[in-house]
Amino acid sequence: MGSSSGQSGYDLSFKILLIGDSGVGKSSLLLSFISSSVEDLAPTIGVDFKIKQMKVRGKRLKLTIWDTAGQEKFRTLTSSYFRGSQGIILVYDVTKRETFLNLADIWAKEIELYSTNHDCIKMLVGNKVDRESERKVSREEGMALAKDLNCLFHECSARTRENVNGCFEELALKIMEVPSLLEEGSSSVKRKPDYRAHQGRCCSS
Ligand SMILES: Nc1nc2c(ncn2[C@@H]2O[C@H](COP(=O)(O)OP(=O)(O)OP(=O)(O)O)[C@@H](O)[C@H]2O)c(=O)[nH]1
Repeated sequence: MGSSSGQSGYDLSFKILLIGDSGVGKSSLLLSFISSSVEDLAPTIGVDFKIKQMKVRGKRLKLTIWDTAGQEKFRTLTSSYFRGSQGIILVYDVTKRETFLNLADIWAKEIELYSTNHDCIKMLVGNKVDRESERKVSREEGMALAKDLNCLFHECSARTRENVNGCFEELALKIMEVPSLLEEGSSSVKRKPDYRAHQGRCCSS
């Protein structure tokens, strides 16, 4: 999805995906960004999405943010939502080391398997920094992994809302800087094969 006519109220439309282990705070981050609310949430079942409009560098953006379930039982369902995403946020919990290790072991691999926009912007986000005394992953480790995985990096707290807007704003800004991600149809499903051309080649006998 690229530019739109002014009539629909925005200039650019982006699809953004939140992934990461169950309980790292993906739904809380989204809620915190959308509505400033910080309530306790039940685990996501399958997928959910929310729309947020914002203005970045004079452009009106429509962000459709897909919140996937981290639980393994929903993995096959959520894989289809990678298609056409211009931005992917990989979330971990800074107080749970396993959720950080799983970004490289599981989630980065899921992106390689299912993402169709090879230029899509990825961001690592260490959430729950309000629980500093329980921290198990240092900021430096987060930055190093982000570099390895070719991702942007932020830490934040969905609970206090510290740096939540900053994550989404930087992601949107970086997407805007990649021309291929702004092209019409860049967030749509891969083109179907052209069956007519195929028939022309194979059915001549
Ligand atoms: N202290 C603290 N708790 C948080 C923060 N973000 C989320 N939580 C809590 O962590 C728990 C899990 O949050 P969710 O947002 O449901 O996590 P999720 O990643 O969406 O989980 P799934 O939907 O199962 O994939 C909830 O009890 C939240 O209140 C945070 O920044 N700080």
